[in-house]
Amino acid sequence: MPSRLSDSFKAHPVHLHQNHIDLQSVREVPDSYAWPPLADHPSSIGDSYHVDSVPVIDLSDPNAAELMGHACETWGVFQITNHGVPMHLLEGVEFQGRRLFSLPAQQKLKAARSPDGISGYGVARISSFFPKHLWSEGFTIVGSPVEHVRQLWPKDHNKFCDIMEKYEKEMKELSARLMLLMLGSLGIAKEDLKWGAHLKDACAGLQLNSYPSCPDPNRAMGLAAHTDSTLLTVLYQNSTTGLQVLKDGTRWVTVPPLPGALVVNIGDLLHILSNGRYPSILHRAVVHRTRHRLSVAYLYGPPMNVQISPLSKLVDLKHPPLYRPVTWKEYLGTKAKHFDKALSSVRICAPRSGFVDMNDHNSVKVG
Ligand SMILES: C=C1C[C@]23C[C@H]1CC[C@H]2[C@@]12CCC[C@@](C)(C(=O)O1)[C@H]2[C@@H]3C(=O)O
Ligand SMILES: O=C(O)CCC(=O)C(=O)O
Ligand SMILES: [Fe+2]
Repeated sequence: MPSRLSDSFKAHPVHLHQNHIDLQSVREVPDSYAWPPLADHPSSIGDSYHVDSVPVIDLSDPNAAELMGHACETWGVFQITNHGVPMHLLEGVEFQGRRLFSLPAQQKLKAARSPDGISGYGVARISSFFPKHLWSEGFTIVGSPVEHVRQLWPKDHNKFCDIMEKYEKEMKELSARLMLLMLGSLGIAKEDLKWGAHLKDACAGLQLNSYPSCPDPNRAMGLAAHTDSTLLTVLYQNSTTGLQVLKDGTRWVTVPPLPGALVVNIGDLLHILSNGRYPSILHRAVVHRTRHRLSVAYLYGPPMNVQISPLSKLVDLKHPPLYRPVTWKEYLGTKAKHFDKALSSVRICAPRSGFVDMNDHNSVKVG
C-alpha cells in the first residue's frame, strides 16, 4: 500500500465542531466564539506596517534570490510580484471559492471532512487546540477534490475542479522556482539536494479559507496563530486585510493585500532544512467588521518519501544539526498531536561543546 499524505491524521482523528450557527447572519459574537480581546490585536488598519513592512520582492529583479534570503532571515514572510501566475486564474479561484462558501450550510456539510481525513469542508484542524471557536470555515484539497466537490454540485463539479487543478499546477511550478531561489540564497545548488531533481514532484495541498464579516472583530479570531507544516506556503488573499505575522516575537504586523501579489510564508520543514536559519513564521488571520475575506493557501512540501533534515552544507562543528530527519507525512502526524510543540519535538538536544549532553532535557520525546 503506497504511503499517502492523506493518511497523516489517521492516528489522530479529531471530532471538530462544525459551525452550528450561520456566521454570516449573527448580530453578536456568541460566547463560544469570543476570544479575550488582545491588546495587540489591531482591528486591521492603523498598525505599524507603514514604518516596518513585510518585504515585497519583484521576481524579475536580478537580485531576487539575495532579497529573498534577507527576507527569510529577518521576516520569514514576503510578498512577490511579477510571479507569472495569470490574474484571471487568481480571479477564477476566488470566484470558485466564493461560490463554494456561499452554498447553504447543509449542502457544504455533505462534503464535510471526516475526523481522520485531510480533505473536505470544515473548520481548520488546529481549532481543536483552542477553547473558543474560530470565525472561519475551510475547504481542504489534497489529491483529487472530485469526490467531495460532487457532493456540493452533483451535476456541475467540473468547473471548480478544472480551475483548482490549473491553479495547483501553476503553484507547483512557482513553488519549485521559489525553493531554488531560497536554496540559492543559502549557497545550496539543486545538485546539493538529494531530491533536487524532484522539486516539482512535491506533495502539496490547497486550503480555501473563508472569513465572514464579524459584528465585533476584536473579540473573534479568524484563524488562530500557527506556523505551517510546509516547506513554504504561497497565499493568495483577496483585497480585505486580515493576515498578520508576528515580527521579532513581539508585534503583530498586517500583511497588506496588494493587487495581484502573492504572500510566501516559511514553514516548519524549511526551518528544519535550513537548520533554523530561515525560521518558520507565526501567523494568524483576524476578521473584518463589514467585509468578507477569502484566502487560498498552497501548502508546498517535499515528495512523499523524502526525509527532511538540516542540509549538510549548513552543518559543521559550530553549527551542529538541530533537528532529526522527518518525512512530511510523519511531521503532519506530529503536528496533529503536539501542535505548537511539534518543531521542538523533533529538535535534537543542542550539544553545548561539541558533545551531546545526555542531561539536556530540552527536547520533547515523541511516541
Ligand atoms: C498539508 C496540510 C497542512 C495543514 C494540514 C494539512 C492540510 C491542511 C493544512 C492546514 C491549513 C490551515 C492551517 C493549518 C495549520 C491547518 O489546521 O490545516 C494547516 C496545516 C499545517 O500546515 O499544519
Ligand atoms: O487567511 C490567511 O491569510 C491565512 C491562512 C493560513 O494561514 C493557512 O491557510 O494556513
Ligand atoms: Fe497558515
